[in-house]
Amino acid sequence: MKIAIGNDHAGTDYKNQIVKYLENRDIEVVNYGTNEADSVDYPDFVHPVANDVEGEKVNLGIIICGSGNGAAMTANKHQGVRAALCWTKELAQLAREHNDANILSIPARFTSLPQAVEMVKTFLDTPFEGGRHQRRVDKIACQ
Ligand SMILES: O=C(CO)[C@H](O)[C@H](O)[C@H](O)COP(=O)(O)O
Repeated sequence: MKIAIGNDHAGTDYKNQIVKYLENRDIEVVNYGTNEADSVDYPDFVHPVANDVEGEKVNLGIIICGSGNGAAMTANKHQGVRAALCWTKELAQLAREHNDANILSIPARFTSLPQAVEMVKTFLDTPFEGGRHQRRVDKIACQ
């Protein structure tokens, strides 16, 4: 499995811990995020993640900013990207089961680090249910 990850300054600490978690699971990580605490603009670090997901260069993406909103909005501009803003494990589970989300957007300033890692674990380990949800996911694209 290969995961692309991107973050702004609000997400650097969480990113570092999440990368450790992924590497402990022998998952290959492409780190597009800033590694610093200096203020940056989240789209610059999110578009590369969404490009990789869109181009199927990675299996899934993880993006982290302060609220998770700006990152999710940026990623969802890309064709075929379904980025889900999640702040609980249950939301991460539903994002995979019902929405076949391919990017997890984490609001670093509004969820704890253990909860963020738990969401990543859930996101990676939960399959899409298909069935009625496939029909709905197919209808997300603009007609
Ligand atoms: O939450 C965000 C936008 O949706 C971004 O994550 C930024 O982290 C946030 O806007 C940064 O705010 P700051 O006051 O410049 O640190």
